[in-house]
Amino acid sequence: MTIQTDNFASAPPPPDRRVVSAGPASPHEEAIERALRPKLLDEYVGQAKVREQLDIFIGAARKRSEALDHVLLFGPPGLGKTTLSHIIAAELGVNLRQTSGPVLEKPKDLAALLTNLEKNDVLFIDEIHRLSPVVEEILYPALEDYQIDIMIGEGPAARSIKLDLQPFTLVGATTRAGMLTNPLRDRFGIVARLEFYTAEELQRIVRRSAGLLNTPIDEDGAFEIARRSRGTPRIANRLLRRVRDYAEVKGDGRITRGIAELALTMLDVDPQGFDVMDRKLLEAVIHRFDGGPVGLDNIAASIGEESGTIEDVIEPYLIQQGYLQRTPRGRIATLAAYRHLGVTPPKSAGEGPTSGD
Ligand SMILES: Nc1ncnc2c1ncn2[C@@H]1O[C@H](COP(=O)(O)OP(=O)(O)OP(=O)(O)O)[C@@H](O)[C@H]1O
Ligand SMILES: [Mg+2]
Repeated sequence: MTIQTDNFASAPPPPDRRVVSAGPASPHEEAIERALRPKLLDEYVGQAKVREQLDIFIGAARKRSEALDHVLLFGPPGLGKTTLSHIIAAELGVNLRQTSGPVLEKPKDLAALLTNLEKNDVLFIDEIHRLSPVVEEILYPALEDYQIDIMIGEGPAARSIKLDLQPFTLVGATTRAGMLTNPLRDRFGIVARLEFYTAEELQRIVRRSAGLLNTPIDEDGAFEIARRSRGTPRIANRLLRRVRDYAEVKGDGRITRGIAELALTMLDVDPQGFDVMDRKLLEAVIHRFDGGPVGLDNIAASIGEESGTIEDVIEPYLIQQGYLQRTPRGRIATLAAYRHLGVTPPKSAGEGPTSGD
């Protein structure tokens, strides 16, 4: 299979987009992502636990010709939530209807979607933590009893009627499980937390994508891209495309470790996969706040980034890699962070929230 992509060797990324930002894909990138998306569970790399669970539950639902239990997918951006929702529908052999929390403004928006579902279909609601309370309200009976209450008419003549729905599966995705209301969270039978990928897993993803893009790449070249991708397939695929451009212009088109290293250094992606924002955050915590503890809002003001972005996009990987700790009193830079920036740590650094006082 060949995938048509434009050749943007000469087009720099828009200034506000970090090359390793896992944040939402631009419309242009979305088209490429769709093409690189695995279609079936077997092609979905990594997330072994989630895959095994889904394999069993999907198999059982299919056997009984029933709707799969509602599924909640959560984890940082770019780890494959949307991809997985499509795979669930494909494996079940049903239609997928896709929407997102902020798009559903009124109860009737959701009602229209729900009443149009066919038996056992999948309804995918992205950013489900952003559903408005009135919309969420009509979702409850839909999830529980496949029924909705809708209001007909206005004023004193208004009355509520119950509508039966076809059995269906809700797949909800969120970067912030903590922001879901309890009644909503309780209605998901399957809750899957997506984890950052290992370098080996990302290497497989890079090789697969390179194959789809018809780009020659060797093992070491793929690994070099993989280990600098912040544990995130979206970033791995993005870096791959940038390195491919570099290889075509500066080399013979083939991606080797040397080419990958040169290209990624040019893009300011360091060997840990950290980019300018990651380093800025660590530097701020270390230099301006004495290594912490420091509150999220103070970090946000200091580096000029929204606290939501820090919490959802920048911080999770730094925490997972052990460069930053989240404590009740604020964020703390660990010894690894000092080492990474080549700064001599104070004696108390990285010993946890109770140290240093
Ligand atoms: N397990 C995987 N195996 C192979 N490729 C993957 C995998 N997960 C994600 N990808 C690739 O990464 C890209 C981004 O994944 P996806 O859009 O599903 O992320 P997301 O979790 O929905 O992100 P967001 O939170 O921004 O919506 C996809 O286009 C896909 O090509
Ligand atoms: Mg998504």
